[in-house]
Amino acid sequence: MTQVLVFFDRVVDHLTPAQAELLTHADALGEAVVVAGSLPPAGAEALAVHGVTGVLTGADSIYAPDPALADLVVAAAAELDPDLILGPDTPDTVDALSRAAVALDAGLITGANGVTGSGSGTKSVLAGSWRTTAQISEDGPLLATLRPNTASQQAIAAEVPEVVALEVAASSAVEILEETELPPSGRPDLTEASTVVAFGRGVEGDLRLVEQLAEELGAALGASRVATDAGWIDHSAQVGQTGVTVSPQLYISVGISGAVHQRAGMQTSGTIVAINKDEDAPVFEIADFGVVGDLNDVLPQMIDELRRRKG
Ligand SMILES: Cc1cc2nc3c(=O)[nH]c(=O)nc-3n(C[C@H](O)[C@H](O)[C@H](O)COP(=O)(O)OP(=O)(O)OC[C@H]3O[C@@H](n4cnc5c(N)ncnc54)[C@H](O)[C@@H]3O)c2cc1C
Repeated sequence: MTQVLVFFDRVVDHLTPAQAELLTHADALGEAVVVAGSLPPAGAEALAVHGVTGVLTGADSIYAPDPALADLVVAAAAELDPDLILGPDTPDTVDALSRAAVALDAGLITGANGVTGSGSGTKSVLAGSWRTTAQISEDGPLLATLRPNTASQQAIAAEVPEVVALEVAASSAVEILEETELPPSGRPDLTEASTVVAFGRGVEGDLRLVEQLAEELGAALGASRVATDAGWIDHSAQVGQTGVTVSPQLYISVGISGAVHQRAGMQTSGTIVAINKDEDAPVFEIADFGVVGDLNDVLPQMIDELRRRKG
């Protein structure tokens, strides 16, 4: 059976959607052991998921970006000799698994869409226009970070796994001085959301309709660079070549022309719906459904219909 090591830099008292997805991938591939940089007592209960047979931590909590996280992964790999080492596609995890891959002399695929137990991974490249499959050529595990929304979350409840501490300590290179929990936005994280409502110059700075639509759909809000540069929303919401890459099941593009730099960050989305008053807007070339019309006419009708269906 394929042995999968799943790395999470931090586990809290519940699984994030990306963590639940990874455990679903791992469960489909074989048996999983989670290696966690930090794990509160309730964390082991959060990991009581079918397919998870154990949890490894360090001698104390190790927080990103401490390079000791890579040491932890290496120590866990020495214990288990896994076929695969998987993690979510976040900068901290890419950092830790890159260091671990060097130490293990093993292959790493970042931003993968899927992996197999025989050491190959698939990945979209060149702004989503090609899908590649890579196979590791060396002995040793395949390390891969997996993008969100590549599997449906089916974390099935199971017994609380045993937690074993390895003799890996936090390094003195990083000291956490203070932690501030950001207030919950009430919306899903943009990179993990299954539905994204993204807006561009067409909204002319008035976000009321896109916010209402996102609210009705439980969607995250994204934006074009024009919208973030104008200060209508934080730069972290920028989708595209120089922003974040998203791949939700549903991407609704509102008043965005669909320039190549914007498309680079969203064209692998499952279903793309575009609303634009210009029928020649490039976004319609990649849209599954297009509405040619003024967003100020179209969005109120969508919002009304969603509310009507919800009763
Ligand atoms: C190196 C580089 C990197 C870049 N990186 C990014 C990036 O990461 N992300 C990104 O988004 N851009 C990026 N850009 C910018 C990108 O090229 C475009 O300029 C930008 O995406 C355009 O934003 P927009 O579609 O909101 O605006 P516009 O191109 O001005 O389009 C606005 C659209 O709204 C429509 N519209 C207007 N009013 C309405 C209405 N009432 N109802 C319906 N539709 C309406 C118009 O028909 C038009 O199609 C980058 C550019 C460069 C050079």
